[in-house]
Amino acid sequence: MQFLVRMDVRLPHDMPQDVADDLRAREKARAHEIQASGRWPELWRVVGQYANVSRFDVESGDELHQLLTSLPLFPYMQVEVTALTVHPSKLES
Ligand SMILES: O=C(O)CC1=CCC(=O)O1
Repeated sequence: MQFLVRMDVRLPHDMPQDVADDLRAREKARAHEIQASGRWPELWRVVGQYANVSRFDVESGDELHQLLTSLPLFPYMQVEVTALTVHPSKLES
C-alpha cells in the first residue's frame, strides 16, 4: 500500500538545544534505516517550513503506524496520512 504522509515538526521553544540536536540525530538515523528497508521511497522538505511530505510503501496501515511511531520526533509531529491508489488516467510507464 502507498501512503502520502505529511509531517509537521513542532519542537517546544524551551527545549534545550542539546536535546533537540540529539532528537534530530536519532530521527535521521531511524529515517535512514527505514529508507534502506525500501519502505520510505520518497522524503521531501516542504520549502520554507519545518515539515516534510513523504511516500511510504508498506503492507498495511498498521505497519505505517508502527514506522511513524518509531520516529524519535513522533511526539513532536503533527502527522497527516493519505492512502493512495493508482489513478485510472495514469499513463503506463
Ligand atoms: O525534519 C523533518 O522533516 C523530520 C524528519 C523526518 C525524517 C527526518 O529525518 O527528519
